[in-house]
Amino acid sequence: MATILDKILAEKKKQIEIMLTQDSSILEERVTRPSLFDHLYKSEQLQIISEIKRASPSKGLIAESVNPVEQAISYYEAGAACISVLTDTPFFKGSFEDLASVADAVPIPLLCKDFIIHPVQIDQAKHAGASVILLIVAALSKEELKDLYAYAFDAGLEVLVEVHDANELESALKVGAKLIGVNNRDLRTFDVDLKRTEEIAAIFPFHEERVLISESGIWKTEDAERVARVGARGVLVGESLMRSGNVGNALQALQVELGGITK
Ligand SMILES: O=P(O)(O)OC[C@@H](O)[C@@H](O)c1c[nH]c2ccccc12
Repeated sequence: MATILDKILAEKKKQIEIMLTQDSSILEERVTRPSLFDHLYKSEQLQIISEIKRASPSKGLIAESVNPVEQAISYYEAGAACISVLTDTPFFKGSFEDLASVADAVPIPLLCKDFIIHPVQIDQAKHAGASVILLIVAALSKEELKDLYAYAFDAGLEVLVEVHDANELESALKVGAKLIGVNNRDLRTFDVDLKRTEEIAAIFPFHEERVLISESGIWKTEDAERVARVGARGVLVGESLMRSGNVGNALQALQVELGGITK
């Protein structure tokens, strides 16, 4: 049976056909953003990548009519290390317009959160002002991962490589990924378990210059402490911040001290 990831990727292929007919070659001069890797690598507190997420296949509508610029400014003012903007429309109700408007509003690292399977999407992410892109190992062949990683690197972008298990971690390490995210949510079953971060942390090469980020299902201080304890330097948080009445308090509750063996 087709999983949600299969469905998303099938839809992506159709959109790429359209993207390829559009001209994104004229790049506007964008501000240079600080490096997400450097920021995470040198910080002593758990850093938050705060996501703008209107909806998702697992949760349905979360905050459909959110003003992405206002939300991004609240995240920035509350001390977020990076803003993640979902740009997938059919399943997450985001857009490249959301990304571009956030890019104009905040000076911190900006992650284009999408299912990237073709270089034209990387061009578009850069064009809209992103400084970081996501590559999901489960969505790509080894060859595609290598090529897209190199393409983004050459375009001057940072790459967050998302993994679910030991094999995928190996693929991420092989392409030279320095920012590695463990998705606590299984994209096939939607099952969320922070144990995934612990499992990957147990085999993560912390002594090399790499950063571990725990993604999804982070709601409270104890969650942040749990992943920080095993060596995560950052968390990627969407729904709990989108639903929070007070972004400042919600972010502060997650900014815990780092506890793990991180170097
Ligand atoms: O809303 P949450 O549970 O805090 O999750 C945020 C983020 O990790 C999640 O949106 C995500 C992680 N990897 C992805 C890949 C594609 C789409 C979405 C995602």
